[in-house]
Amino acid sequence: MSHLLPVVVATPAYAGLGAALTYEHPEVLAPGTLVRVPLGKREVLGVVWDGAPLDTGADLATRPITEVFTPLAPLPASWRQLVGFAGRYYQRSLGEVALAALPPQLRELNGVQLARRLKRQPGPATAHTPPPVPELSPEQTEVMVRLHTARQPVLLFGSTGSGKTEVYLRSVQRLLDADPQAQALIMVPEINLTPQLEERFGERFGADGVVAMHSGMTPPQRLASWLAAHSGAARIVLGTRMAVLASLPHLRLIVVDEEHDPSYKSQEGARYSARDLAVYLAKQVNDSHPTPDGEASHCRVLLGSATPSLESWHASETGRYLRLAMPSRIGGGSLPRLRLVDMNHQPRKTLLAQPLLDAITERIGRGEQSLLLLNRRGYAPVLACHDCGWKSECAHCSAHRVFHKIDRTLRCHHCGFTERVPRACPACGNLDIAPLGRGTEQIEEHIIERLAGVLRPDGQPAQVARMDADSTRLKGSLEQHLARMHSGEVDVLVGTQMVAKGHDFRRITLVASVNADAALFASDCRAPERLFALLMQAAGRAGRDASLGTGSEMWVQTGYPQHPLFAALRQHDYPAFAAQELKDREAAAMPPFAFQALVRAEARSQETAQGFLNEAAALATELPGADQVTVFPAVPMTIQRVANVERAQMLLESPTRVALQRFLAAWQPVLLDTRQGPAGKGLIRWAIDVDPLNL
Ligand SMILES: Nc1ncnc2c1ncn2[C@@H]1O[C@H](COP(=O)(O)OP(=O)(O)OP(=O)(O)O)[C@@H](O)[C@H]1O
Ligand SMILES: [Zn+2]
Repeated sequence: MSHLLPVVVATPAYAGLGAALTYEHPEVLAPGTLVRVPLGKREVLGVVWDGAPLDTGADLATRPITEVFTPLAPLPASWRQLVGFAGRYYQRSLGEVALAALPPQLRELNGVQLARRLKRQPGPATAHTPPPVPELSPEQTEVMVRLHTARQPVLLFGSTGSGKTEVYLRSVQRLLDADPQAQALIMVPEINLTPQLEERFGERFGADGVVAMHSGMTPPQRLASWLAAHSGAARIVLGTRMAVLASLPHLRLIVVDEEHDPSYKSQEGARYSARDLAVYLAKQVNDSHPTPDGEASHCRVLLGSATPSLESWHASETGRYLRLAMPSRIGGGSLPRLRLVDMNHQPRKTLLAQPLLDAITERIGRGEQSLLLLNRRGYAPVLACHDCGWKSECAHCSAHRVFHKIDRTLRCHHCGFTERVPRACPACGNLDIAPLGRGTEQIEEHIIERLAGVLRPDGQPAQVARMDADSTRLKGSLEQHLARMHSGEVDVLVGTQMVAKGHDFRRITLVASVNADAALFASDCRAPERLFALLMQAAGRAGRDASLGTGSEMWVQTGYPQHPLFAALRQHDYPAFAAQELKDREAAAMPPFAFQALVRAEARSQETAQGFLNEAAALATELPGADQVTVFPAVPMTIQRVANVERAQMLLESPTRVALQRFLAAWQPVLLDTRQGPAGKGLIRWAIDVDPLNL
């Protein structure tokens, strides 16, 4: 007797196949069981799914499941629900999302190889003596009490340095004590924050039960972490956004640290928001284990930030989330004082104003550190000829190539196209070609020059370091930079936003934003929110040691010192800033008061890309939900051409999420048809982005 079973396999993004394929097997297998099945001429990894198998029709013989991964427990129901939801909500195929959520190496192993891997899993935990834990501050104590009884998602609105991480640690502690199986998932926005977090959690709970999950790990490491989480051996999973898709059968706590960070939104494949999925996942876990009295088995979700996203802030205003605030810094340190430098009153082409240089010099003399922030790597964003107006455009993108002085190259940050810097202007032969604008390399060079002769308290010359995607590319170099910073070897650190987030640098007392004016007037409605968050975060790196904190300062060089954003920044007043932004958003019917999706198309010509979108839109006017969805005409993307591919996008907006979802689901087959028809000729690819962050 053989049974028909639905099995999900990797399918192309918009394959239009039914959710699952049908296979047969002598026994019934539980949903979530991992199997290998034949597909065409290949054999692939699949997951037995819920529900009845599709009727394959009499003429299509079903094929048997080749192998069942018996040593592995089935993937939990909450995982299957999460993956199913992510596929539907973000308009991707179930097979794509489900298989992408599994560690890549799992796809290559057969049952025997997998069994061998499982044997390699670490044995029982070694004894761990936890270090003495600090006594909680009154605000932390209050938060712990209220967390305990919260039933809805919690927004932990805690100033930089208020001890949010300690709250995460205590919440995990409480959970592990209360429930011998429970697992916690802690997410951070960037890979470079995971080492610090691993260290703090490892120190507190012992390294045995803690695993990391992020894209910087090797395939065997990823598989090992995944297996540890799936088997329940790992009690704590730390990771970036991908970790939300891990299989955690006993998940009872999810922390999303720096929840406002755009890195939680995936920009490829299924463009999911790990923060939003975290909230959904906790709800699934709770719905599938209804426990009237069950304190222990309730799954909590904790979103932490000093500058929450406007979406989460709004949810905490309406009561959907519970907001818990920790306004004070640990140790009573104060937040840095804002010093605005009006660049209109500085000599032309000033890189760093004299008063700022003086303040940095003073700090070096006292053995304190400074941080200079500029969100642009390289030496200068453009190289230009003053005679003929030539600029270092990329031959393949509608963007300039960035001048990197260190290796004398012009590099396109979009397609990677790199060439040696020409000796003379390629257009007119003029020898006088010069950099326009500034990047981190230039600031580093400039500050080294200006600090010549400045000495540290130990009599040594001042040390400058630079930390950005270029200087941390080599394996281990990031850790090296961080270690030099923590040990006090470095006096001035120049960096991009990667240095502004999350790090607990103890001796920084000055942070300066060199030039962020572009963000004040960007067309993207989220630009002010991001700038405010970045500056608050950056300011949060200063004065973290209360004994040094009183003199800590946040400097901002700007041509627009009157801008209201700075008034709120001066007061460290996120609520006032958020209130104003939300008012503007409401007036303009923007998220979170409206719901958006983008459809992007890429082709060799802009005409083709836009033509495809406009054609598909023309066919959509009668679709369900269409009366509540505004479809805007296709437009070129801000960076219109990348690697010789033209890019266009179309914005959809609706006052309700439901209508937008209904419309998108109905529109997907139309887009697929259009792709096959004449309007799809020459189209390279298209994709839907639900709740897009970059318009
Ligand atoms: N109750 C406490 N007693 C003593 N020290 C504490 C306490 N809570 C936290 N700390 C210390 O205070 C510092 C700041 O805490 P933490 O890093 O958790 O802040 P945070 O809110 O996560 O900051 P940020 O948002 O800037 O990353 C850390 O060095 C931490 O060890
Ligand atoms: Zn390019």
